[in-house]
Amino acid sequence: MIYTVTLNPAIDYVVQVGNFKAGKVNRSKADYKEAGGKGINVSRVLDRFGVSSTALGFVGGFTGKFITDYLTSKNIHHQFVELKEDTRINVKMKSEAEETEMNGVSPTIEDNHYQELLDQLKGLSSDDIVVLAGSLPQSLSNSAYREMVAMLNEKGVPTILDTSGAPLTEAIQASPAFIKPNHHELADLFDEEIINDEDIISLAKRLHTEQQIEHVLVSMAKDGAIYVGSAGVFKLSAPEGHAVHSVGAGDSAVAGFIYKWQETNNAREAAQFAVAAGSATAFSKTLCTKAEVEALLPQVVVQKVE
Ligand SMILES: Nc1ncnc2c1ncn2[C@@H]1O[C@H](COP(=O)(O)OP(=O)(O)O)[C@@H](O)[C@H]1O
Ligand SMILES: O=P(O)(O)OC[C@H]1O[C@](O)(COP(=O)(O)O)[C@@H](O)[C@@H]1O
Repeated sequence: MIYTVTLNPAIDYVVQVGNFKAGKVNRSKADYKEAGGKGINVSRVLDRFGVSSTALGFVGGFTGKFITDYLTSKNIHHQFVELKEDTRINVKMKSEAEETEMNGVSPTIEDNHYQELLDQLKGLSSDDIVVLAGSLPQSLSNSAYREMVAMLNEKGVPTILDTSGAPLTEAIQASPAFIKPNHHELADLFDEEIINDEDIISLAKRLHTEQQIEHVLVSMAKDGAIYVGSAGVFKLSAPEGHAVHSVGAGDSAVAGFIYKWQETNNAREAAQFAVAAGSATAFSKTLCTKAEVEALLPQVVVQKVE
């Protein structure tokens, strides 16, 4: 079974404003709410690909109930630890020229909540896969993902990690099986400036060889992605298209990689499917469907760099 862990889920409140003016009363042209947070999005996309998963993590209050109701309505399994405080709301504002995001404050995770989640993970076996994705709530230590990856590695459970900042810096020390930083997150990780593809390849190679991370997929939004792993180094172009809503593009890329990797065990094909999935989400109003991904797949050009 694939388990996705979202320690910091959110209701994504997506607001479309014609021409946003700061300091004025703005009225939305359209708005809607979705169950968000990176692991939850991975579960949602896997579901659209016909793959079942179980969503884990923390939810609380009426906003948490919105998320569990949403997943239940889509028949996506979930076993969240219940908190006292409300799950956050993240505002995603789409104006004519740009997308602006305001991610909310996390509820408090108490020690017994955290322990309950660790106990769930302790029950997993090497037949399972765990996706650890998103930011950490402020009340958790930056080493939470590192601790989980180390514990799961001991049990032979592969871990897929998508996070940023200090939690990423910590967690790579424990060697997750797969990471998907975007190029900004990669630059932050090494505190280095990235100017060209060679810079990305050299940093991704360090993650692969020095930290023993099997698959490193560096996403670059409209510029596609670079993959580094035992199968080689690949540069993948993104299809041309009109990006209408890029929220969830990275999560779709993660789900795409897992889906194709499970099917083929082929890193090149998995990375190609990942890029097509990210772009399919960027080009649609919500998360991608499998048909949308397959339609874009031939447009993702894969070049073997090494
Ligand atoms: N504007 C865009 N045009 C085409 N593809 C895009 C665009 N934005 C994102 N994508 C696709 O989604 C993937 C992940 O996007 P990215 O923005 O790098 O991730 P994140 O959301 O994690 O920062 C990219 O590798 C690409 O395939
Ligand atoms: O946990 P974080 O880093 O605050 O991110 C949460 C946000 O990321 C998302 O999962 C989207 O992520 P991506 O655009 O990177 O795929 C939203 O659903 C959510 O609001």
